[in-house]
Amino acid sequence: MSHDQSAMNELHWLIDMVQTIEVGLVVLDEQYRIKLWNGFMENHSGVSPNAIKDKELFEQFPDLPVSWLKQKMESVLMLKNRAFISWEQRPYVFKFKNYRPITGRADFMYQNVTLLPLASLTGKITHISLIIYDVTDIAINKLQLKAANEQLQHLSRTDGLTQLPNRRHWQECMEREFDRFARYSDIASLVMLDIDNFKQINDSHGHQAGDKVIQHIAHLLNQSLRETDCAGRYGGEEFAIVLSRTDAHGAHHFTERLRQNIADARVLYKGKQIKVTVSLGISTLGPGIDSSSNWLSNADTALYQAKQNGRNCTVAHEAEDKRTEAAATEPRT
Ligand SMILES: Nc1nc2c(ncn2[C@@H]2O[C@H](COP(=O)(O)OP(=O)(O)OP(=O)(O)O)[C@@H](O)[C@H]2O)c(=O)[nH]1
Repeated sequence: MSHDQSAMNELHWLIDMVQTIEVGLVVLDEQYRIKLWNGFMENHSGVSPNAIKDKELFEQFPDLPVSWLKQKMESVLMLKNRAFISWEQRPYVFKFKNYRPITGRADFMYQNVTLLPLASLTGKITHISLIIYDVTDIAINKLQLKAANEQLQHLSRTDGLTQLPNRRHWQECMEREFDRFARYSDIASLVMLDIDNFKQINDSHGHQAGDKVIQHIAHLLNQSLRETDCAGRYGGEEFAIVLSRTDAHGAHHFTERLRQNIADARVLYKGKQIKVTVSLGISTLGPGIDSSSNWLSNADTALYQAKQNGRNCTVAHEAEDKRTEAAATEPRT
């Protein structure tokens, strides 16, 4: 075989490979006119190389991110450097349907794209090549893993019965709030809430009714929070709330409104109406409080005092130099 024939064969093979390879290949000139459009691009766009040759890319695909892509291509042409577009940066450049059986759930083909400067025989950069890789399988696996991790993280921080933050997560919020106080003197109040005579509710109506009561309180509590507040289920029938930027007066206003809402509502269970009340203890950050555990135990002491005072009331823990005062606010039932 002559040298010329051999070279012709190689060229033929190369053209064959370019046409059949499972990667998109596009060559554009400096005016973004399409000079090469391989089989992959034809199969996924439905446009044949003959139909698209010499046409301007952005006129043929008006959905392309014109200015963003032009900027990328201009820098490739000018700097004579390759550029890379990852699916994580932009899920796709060409919106192609996804036909893969395994990742059939993806609506479109995720793509990685390499932009390559092409030199003419004189060495001048005159064209640019786009290499499009179908990375749908990788992208979907990664996205599924990410979603599963987020779900796991959510589960590990959430109480299953109430969907409120669990004790550990709430405690992290509380400690962050205490740090803000220690560093910037940002005021905040901590509220401990406990359902009154809950054992009796369980004993008279059953454990499932008890669960429903807990969910009901969590719902009312959630409704009364501001976005910056953080409420969590602290234990069985006990809830804890951090009220950011809230002084003792504001915290008292919050607990009394919540307490009243709870006392006024009824929990419906199997045709019966269950009446529930709660007791609340408040501790507001101030000079006497030197640790988050101190803050928490002050609220706990106030809650204990509220129970002692007959339940269905709020008690605010007073500063060190004053005695813990039972600030009962409402007649008990
Ligand atoms: N249904 C239900 N009951 C729970 C749950 N967690 C704790 N309990 C019950 O809550 C009850 C709490 O009772 P106690 O600690 O005696 O308090 P209490 O009856 O609410 O009385 P006071 O707090 O003094 O008003 C216990 O019977 C626990 O079994 C839960 O998730 N669901």
